[in-house]
Amino acid sequence: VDLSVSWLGLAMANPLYNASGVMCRSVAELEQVRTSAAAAVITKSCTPQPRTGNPEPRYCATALGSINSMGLPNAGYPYYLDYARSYPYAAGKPLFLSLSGMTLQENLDMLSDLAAAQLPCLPEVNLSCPNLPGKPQLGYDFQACHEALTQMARVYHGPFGVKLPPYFDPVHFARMAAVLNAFPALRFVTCINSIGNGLVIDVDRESVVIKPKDGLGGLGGSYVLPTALANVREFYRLLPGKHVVGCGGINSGREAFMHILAGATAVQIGTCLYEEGEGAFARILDELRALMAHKGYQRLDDFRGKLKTL
Ligand SMILES: C=Cc1c(C(=O)O)[nH]c(=O)[nH]c1=O
Repeated sequence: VDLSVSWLGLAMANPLYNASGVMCRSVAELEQVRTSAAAAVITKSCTPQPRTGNPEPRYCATALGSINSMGLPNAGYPYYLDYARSYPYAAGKPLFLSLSGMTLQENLDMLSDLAAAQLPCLPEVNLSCPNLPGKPQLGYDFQACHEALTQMARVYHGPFGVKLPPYFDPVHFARMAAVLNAFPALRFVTCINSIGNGLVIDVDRESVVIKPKDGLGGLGGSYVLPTALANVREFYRLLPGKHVVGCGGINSGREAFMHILAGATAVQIGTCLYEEGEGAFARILDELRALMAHKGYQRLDDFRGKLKTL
């Protein structure tokens, strides 16, 4: 069984890497991912300046997934650019840089600086952080997205991608696809970011479980799997020539298989990685390999995007 993926001029030994935000804020964490069975690495979404983020508790896991309102804590763009400068690209694991400026100008500043650095890493621009009080998710404002992408494409001419929020309406899928298809340099979309502003309640304490936003936070894990799969499949259909990276609810080889069947080129692990640690990558790969062998698939292309309808 061959789990390899080749896309964007990159060669990955397998389709798995971390979701931005998990095990990727410090160099120590990034190195944990890079030296694991993961085939790529992505950094925590960054802003030009370091941020401490929201007050704790700001993450909580349940039997069904997770809720978080981290508030974009990160070491600042220069820190991750520095990591990207010394990253061992020759070892064959691509590096993605997640950018999440608080304003369009911040994204433009980081992108133009990254362009000037001429590094092999690829930007994933976050259009979907749900946890910045007072800031709506850019990904839900189609006009603003078009304007932002127009300006980003002016300052950054290389291949790039965007991290999308989940959409829940066919008209929204179509509207966002129309925006994204206007940008040839936009080579991939990562679906999905957490489902924004859920509320987890602890019955014993009769309380919310995270402090920010009176308990509202982005949902991840099993809670979001069907929504993640829908977004992967819809954008796989609607964005010809672009890649979809699947993210959301992958706990085993089965969910990784589902995401690839729905059309994902590669898949990111978030909540499961946070809860289990980097051993999750090898476990999920073993499970995916066994599932493929059982089904008689030699490589990912044998089933990628071949979800049957009734
Ligand atoms: C970049 C901020 C994000 C955060 C955060 O730092 O609160 N949490 C998410 O689930 N998704 C995000 O995109």
